[in-house]
Amino acid sequence: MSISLENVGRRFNRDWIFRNVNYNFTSGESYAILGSNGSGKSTLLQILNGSLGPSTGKVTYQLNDSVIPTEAIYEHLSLAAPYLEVIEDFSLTEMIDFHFQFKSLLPGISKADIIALLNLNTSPGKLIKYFSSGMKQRLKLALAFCSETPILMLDEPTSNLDTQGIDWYRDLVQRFAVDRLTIVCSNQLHEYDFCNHQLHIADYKKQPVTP
Ligand SMILES: Nc1ncnc2c1ncn2[C@@H]1O[C@H](COP(=O)(O)OP(=O)(O)OP(=O)(O)O)[C@@H](O)[C@H]1O
Repeated sequence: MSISLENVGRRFNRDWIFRNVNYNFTSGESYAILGSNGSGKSTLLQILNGSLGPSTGKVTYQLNDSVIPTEAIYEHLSLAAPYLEVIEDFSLTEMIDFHFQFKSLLPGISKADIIALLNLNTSPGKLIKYFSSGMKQRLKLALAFCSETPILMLDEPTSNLDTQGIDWYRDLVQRFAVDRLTIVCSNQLHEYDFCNHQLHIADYKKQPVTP
């Protein structure tokens, strides 16, 4: 699996968030997209996952020598992000059943394993609306990590997690991120220190020199 960006830029109204991004993301590698608040990390991730188009340039997805159209890339990726909602009126089991209507479970993982991973064996019928913000975040992460997709995208993965939750996230990375194309948007080292590539948004903010 690979994602190639050619001269990608994005602006909102007159403001360029980034421009001239030329970058290749490939399977088995992990990438940290880094930058301060408001620098454009989530915007770039949304372009990479096909939910937002670039203002300039081209994004190409390739899987085993075939090109995947942008509108079909969601089938090949899992995303956990603060702006991705869980369905509050569902119970935990309903949410898991719903999610896995669209994605396959990782081989060797069952829905019961996900409940166990969340340490919620005693309350599978608990409604999501009664989950704490940290539990909701753990649920989003568990669903993303345990879906069988070649691409894993994580935007601010430890938001709302306490120290134990951060350790739990790091354990998920060790167990389930190997061999995938993993992309993490972050400005906290503990979220991305396992990544072997770093993309700094600031490098793509420089304006062309005008005479
Ligand atoms: N739909 C939109 N319309 C106008 N401006 C937008 C839109 N989406 C994002 N922006 C602006 O683009 C810039 C980059 O936002 P983005 O959310 O990508 O940053 P970020 O690096 O992910 O920030 P944070 O670390 O705070 O999550 C911000 O100035 C934001 O206000």
